[in-house]
Amino acid sequence: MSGIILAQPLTRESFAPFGDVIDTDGDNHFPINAGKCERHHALARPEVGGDNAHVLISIARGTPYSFPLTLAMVERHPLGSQAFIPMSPRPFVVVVCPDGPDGPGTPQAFLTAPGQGVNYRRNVWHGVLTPVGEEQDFVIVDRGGDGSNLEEFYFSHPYEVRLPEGFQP
Ligand SMILES: NC(=O)N[C@@H](O)C(=O)O
Ligand code: NI
Repeated sequence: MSGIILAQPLTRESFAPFGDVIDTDGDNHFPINAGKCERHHALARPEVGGDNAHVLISIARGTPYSFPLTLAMVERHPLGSQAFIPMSPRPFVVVVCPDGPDGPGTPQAFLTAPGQGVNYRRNVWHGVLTPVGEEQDFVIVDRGGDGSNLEEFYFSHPYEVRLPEGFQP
């Protein structure tokens, strides 16, 4: 094992180098529809590049992972961003890595608050969608178009990702 990674609470500040947190705690919100609705505006900006690039909206039905999690691989999407927005108010685990000279650097793991989503900025190393405890549906907003939009990196020694002490999935 390359080491133990303890999942930390997800915050805008801690996640800022990797992308955006999608929740209703941001400052940029205002009433619409004659006050019947509050718009939490521009939480993230989807990025798409390459030939015939366009934004896609999909739904992923994710199967939960067991913890401690063996993190053997991270991936990135060189042609576009990728957002995961949970359709039920349950936390999930987000893993990201800074880029390094020979591939991804040391992973960082976050446990979202119930209902929080994330947007991985274009070309940011991340673990695959990782639900916790039970099956969960997510809206995915990412890039469609020509070319390969997936790069995977396998660690020579997997990491072990642990949930916070006392967290009940
Ligand atoms: N491929 C896909 O839609 N999902 C992955 O990119 C992922 O980050 O889980
Ligand atoms: Ni991805």
